[in-house]
Amino acid sequence: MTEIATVVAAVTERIIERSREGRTAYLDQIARARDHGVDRSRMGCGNLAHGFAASGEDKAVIRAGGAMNIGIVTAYNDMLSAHQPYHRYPEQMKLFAREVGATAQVAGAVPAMCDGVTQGQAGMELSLFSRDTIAMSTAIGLSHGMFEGAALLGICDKIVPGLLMGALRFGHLPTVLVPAGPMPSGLANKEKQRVRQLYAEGKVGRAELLEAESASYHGAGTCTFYGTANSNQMMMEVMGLHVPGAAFVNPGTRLRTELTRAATQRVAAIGWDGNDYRPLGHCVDEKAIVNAVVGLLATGGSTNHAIHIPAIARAAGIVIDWEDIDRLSAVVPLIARVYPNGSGDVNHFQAAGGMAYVIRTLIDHGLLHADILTIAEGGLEAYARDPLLVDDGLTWVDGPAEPLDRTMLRPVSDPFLPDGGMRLVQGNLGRATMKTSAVDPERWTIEAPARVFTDQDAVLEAFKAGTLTGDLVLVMRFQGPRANGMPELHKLTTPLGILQDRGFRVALVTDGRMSGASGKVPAAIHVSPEALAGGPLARVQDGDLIRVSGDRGTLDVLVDAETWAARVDASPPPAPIGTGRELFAFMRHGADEAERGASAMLAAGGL
Ligand SMILES: O=C(O)[C@H](O)[C@@H](O)[C@H](O)[C@H](O)COP(=O)(O)O
Ligand code: SF4
Repeated sequence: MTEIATVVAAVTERIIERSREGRTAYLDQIARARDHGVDRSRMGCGNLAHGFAASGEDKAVIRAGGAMNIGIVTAYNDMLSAHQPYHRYPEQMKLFAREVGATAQVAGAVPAMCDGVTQGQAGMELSLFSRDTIAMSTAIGLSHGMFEGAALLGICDKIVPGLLMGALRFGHLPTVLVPAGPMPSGLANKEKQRVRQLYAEGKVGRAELLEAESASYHGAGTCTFYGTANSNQMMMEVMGLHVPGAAFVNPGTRLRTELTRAATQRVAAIGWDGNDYRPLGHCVDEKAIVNAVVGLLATGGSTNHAIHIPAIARAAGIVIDWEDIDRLSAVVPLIARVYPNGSGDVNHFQAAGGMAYVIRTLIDHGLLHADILTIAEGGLEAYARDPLLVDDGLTWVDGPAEPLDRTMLRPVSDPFLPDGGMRLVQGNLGRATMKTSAVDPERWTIEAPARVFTDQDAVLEAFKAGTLTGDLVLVMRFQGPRANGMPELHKLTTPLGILQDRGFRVALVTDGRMSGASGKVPAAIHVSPEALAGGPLARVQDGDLIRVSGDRGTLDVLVDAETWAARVDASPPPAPIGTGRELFAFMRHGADEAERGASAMLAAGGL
């Protein structure tokens, strides 16, 4: 076993050991749910009649029992370009289910927030907690007990984590994630960012900016940068929860339709009444969770998963922490450069070899657990293959043995960077996540005076007024889950990027989050404990010298001990109200730390 594979095995073992009690309890619970839980065979006639009353041509089959009824949980809405294609999926999937003697019904819908629409707006303060709302909504749908399998329609940031967290509480059900794919490439992301910087400097007007944005986000499908949504798609491949190669095929194509058919019919083939039962709770085990982290590190995925993966893991009785991620990051090389970590987008990534190539090279070097229980036959090896249209449907062929574009993809033996670049940085300011893969190594360590803010708009105003300039560490505090719901602070990327381009040494330190699409500026994010929970960020003052170091893994304020001891916490801003934020106060009050998933739902549920 190679040295790097030894580390992956050791981290996996450490997680298995730490999770033993919780995982055993979880597996017992889903076994009980299978044997004694609510499902069609144990429901009363009245319950059943209500369940199939409006099922039309499927009524006789559902009423008779004996064939799988698939519960579809859909996150369709027109706000997310990525989810708009789901509009017709349930009708298609009912047809596909009938083709194999099964049935499908929409068990329920879940809310889905577009972080792009809410970025920089008040709605972003609901974003993180929309994940748990989605988990609870998924449970509401599946709680009808009418189903022997589930199909989850969701792609974007909080939606896949939320769907999985909810469905894992019904882990006795075989379950598939059904994606819809990325929109075709429009205006290049780097050009979009260039126009944004010109606008921020007053060099172009709103008309030009809107034109650029509209040319970038121009149609149905997932946005083409490698943010949290596309990191989700990568994770579902390395966890084996899609049909192989479903992640990055564009919507509205015949191949996409055939992949949806294959997903629907695969669920029907892995139920408990057959001889190949593959329940979700067995698929999502410690090895699958480690695969998700390895895939994230190897492809330079979204920092939001430093919060979501621990939350998903907890829903399956598994405990993973930032130390695990840091240890894996030290040995998992960066083998993909997709915007913001490079120039190309996910369509270019797919054309360069995509997930089939990534999984091939990672398995070959012992960095992925190939022996996980996947929804497809053949374990993870099946996911090093690409779907191909043939006359009577689909087949799968081996992915490329070498990258087809070495500016986008590299083998593990010749990576872009020797490590995955998502580091734990810690010191007298707390513990934080720092993504170095998108940052010039020259800027992995920044030491500069603090400029302290609690509001994004105030930062943008100071930048516009020319008073935010020079070498600086921007401290954005009271942005944690308990303060205001831990919004993404992606709007800060533009002014900080401009200061950096002007040659200043800048960094961001915050108890908030960044977008998966944030890059280039060094940032220590998710600082825990957060300022509102007594974290040291509350005591930082303008002018304090702060050192953030991805090289050394440190996060410190350089103030003498006596001065620091005399400091008192700054007063927090008032509790957020308006745009529905007051409805989420109970989630803010109960949220636990980012490292454990920042979830009031999991904390209150004793998970
Ligand atoms: O984590 C993410 O990937 C982001 O939340 C992403 O989903 C969000 O939509 C970005 O804000 C889009 O980027 P722009 O805001 O730059 O368009
Ligand atoms: S990737 Fe982000 S911006 Fe694009 S549709 Fe999904 S949530 Fe919205």
